[in-house]
Amino acid sequence: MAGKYTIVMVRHGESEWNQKNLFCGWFDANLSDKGKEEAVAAGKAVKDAGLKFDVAHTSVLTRAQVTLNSILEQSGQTGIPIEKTWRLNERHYGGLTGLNKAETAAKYGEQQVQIWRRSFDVPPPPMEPGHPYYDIIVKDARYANDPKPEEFPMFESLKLTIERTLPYWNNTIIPQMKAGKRIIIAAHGNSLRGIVKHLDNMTDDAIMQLNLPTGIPFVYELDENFKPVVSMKFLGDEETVRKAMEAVAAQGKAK
Ligand SMILES: O=C(O)[C@H](O)COP(=O)(O)O
Repeated sequence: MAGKYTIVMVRHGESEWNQKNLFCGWFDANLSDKGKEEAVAAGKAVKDAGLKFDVAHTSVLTRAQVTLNSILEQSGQTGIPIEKTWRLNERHYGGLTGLNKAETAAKYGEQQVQIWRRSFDVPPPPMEPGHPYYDIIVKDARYANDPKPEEFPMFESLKLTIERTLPYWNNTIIPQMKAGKRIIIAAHGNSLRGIVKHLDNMTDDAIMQLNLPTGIPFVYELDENFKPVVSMKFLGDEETVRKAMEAVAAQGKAK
């Protein structure tokens, strides 16, 4: 390996809300059948690459946890500890949660949806107490103790997402890598975009172009200062990855 440290990251397989093209965020959608197949394929790719882990990190959302479990099962590593944190959750899509992305693009324009989906510091509208998914998210028992009430988001831009993900990266992931732990992170399109932006020092404009595919693991190799010597090396052929990224980008097109 070229770097001192190797870390594997993967966006969850396609969710049922991805399949319906709905803004999902903190809603706890399950994997679609296709997403479950993607998760199995991801595990086989990890196994074929000979990637071994000492600890796994994931969000508190089912779609990421089920993806991780499949990967660990397929690669014969089900015994490793799994740490779960809201700080790896998908960004909170606020008042857009549950809306169809194509219909939203038809109503507000594709450019506005692209800004809501991919800009660095423009947040979606907030989720108000009367929102159809407010109670199921805010009153979810998994959030009983964390985040603190003052930290609980009602909307997140990518900037706000990074601000709650990076402390976990710096205070939990980095120390474990320093201790020699081999790590996999199974998370979400935007919480991972935040980590990637940080690692590759991407500009606010550049990050707007990045769409992460579902269910295809990628590898970072980092030097002794945790700077990438290998960035986002996907465990999949280039054409498949390119098409998958384009499909994610196209979710925001009006129909
Ligand atoms: O939360 C969601 O809707 C998806 O998981 C990510 O959506 P995006 O690709 O539109 O940011």
